[in-house]
Amino acid sequence: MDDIHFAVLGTGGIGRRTLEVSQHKDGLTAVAACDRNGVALDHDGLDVDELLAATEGNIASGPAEHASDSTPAAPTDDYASDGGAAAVEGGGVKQHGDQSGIVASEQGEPTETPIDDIIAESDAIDAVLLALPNLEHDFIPRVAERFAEADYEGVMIDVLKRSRVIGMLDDREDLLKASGITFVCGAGATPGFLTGAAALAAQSFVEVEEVEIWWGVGLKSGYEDNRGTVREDIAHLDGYDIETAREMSEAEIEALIDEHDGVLEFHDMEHADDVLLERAGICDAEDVHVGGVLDVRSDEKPTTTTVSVTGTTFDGETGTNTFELDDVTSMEANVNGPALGYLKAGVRNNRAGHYGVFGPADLMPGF
Ligand SMILES: NC(=O)c1ccc[n+]([C@@H]2O[C@H](COP(=O)([O-])OP(=O)(O)OC[C@H]3O[C@@H](n4cnc5c(N)ncnc54)[C@H](O)[C@@H]3O)[C@@H](O)[C@H]2O)c1
Repeated sequence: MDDIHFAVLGTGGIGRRTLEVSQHKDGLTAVAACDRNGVALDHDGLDVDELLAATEGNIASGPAEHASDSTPAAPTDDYASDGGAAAVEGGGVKQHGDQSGIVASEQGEPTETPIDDIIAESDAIDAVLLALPNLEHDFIPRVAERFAEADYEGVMIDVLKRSRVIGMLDDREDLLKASGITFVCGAGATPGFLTGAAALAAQSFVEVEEVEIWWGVGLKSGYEDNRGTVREDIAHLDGYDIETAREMSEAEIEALIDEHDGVLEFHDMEHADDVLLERAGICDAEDVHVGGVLDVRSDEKPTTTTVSVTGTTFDGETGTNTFELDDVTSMEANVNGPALGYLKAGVRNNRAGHYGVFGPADLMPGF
């Protein structure tokens, strides 16, 4: 495949690693990146090492003051899209030095319209990876809409987690198709990698009864860089929801983590693996169960990540195919390797004229 020029929207815990992992993949050139305060653009290719060094421990992770006031206004607004301590100035996660995020890089320019700045250059961008927060669920669909309204022709891919967002993207499918966008949704680890694994594991069966996804993540050394993800996961705990998780202060999150001795266990999570497997015709969404264990005080996974698909074969046997990740593979490896792999699959489809919304299971053998 020809060289793919791609952009990363959001250079937090995930987006930074996307840039890093892309250097180990063939044919990928990062030409644009942004966070909430800045943008870096170079169509000949960004200096990824410099950008990573400048943003190490220095992510512009906090939202503009009062995220809850960030009413989705005009679709062109880059409104704050997650929760946590108000933190553009000085409160960014693990911020050292005067400037947080991309503007700390010599390639970064401050801007109030980072996403629009990238849209303005999108004619020369083959693929856009959205590593943006997702606590305001329509944020990513609305960003997709903005690219479509600017007649972007290319690939967009997100690593979002929540089931309900897939429908919001489907609602915009006509607009995306008309523009020539191939949108790959839910293409991180779960959903994403593990959804694809489930689709593959299902191929032995003619009828799938159940898909069980059970993940383990150890985040000690990556905790500071992944607070957005941890906050989003907290919304799945009993007694919490998206609103309460978004409003929590960093101190409240720390207290909650202390109460659980650093280990949070989740059951029946709203992860889009369910709708993505259903829309690929593999099983009913209600037969997909996602849970897992997150340990923010150890890098070792608290449990092994598995995907188990139970079904019946054409000749009447009932069995369970299980896909297992090695405990040494980190969350960042399992989100970004697959995300970039799906990005490449998206580009192949886009160049073949296949536009619209695709899930990870749609890019696997059919069922
Ligand atoms: N599917 C999976 O397996 C999986 C795993 C982990 C994380 N995720 C998802 O990845 C996403 C990113 O997580 P993270 O931990 O990197 O979050 P983060 O908070 O560390 O980073 C978010 C980045 O987005 C930027 N940003 C926020 N609002 C913006 C705006 N309006 N305009 C431009 N940039 C903006 C921030 O400055 C920051 O750089 C989340 O949606 C999370 O759910 C998915």
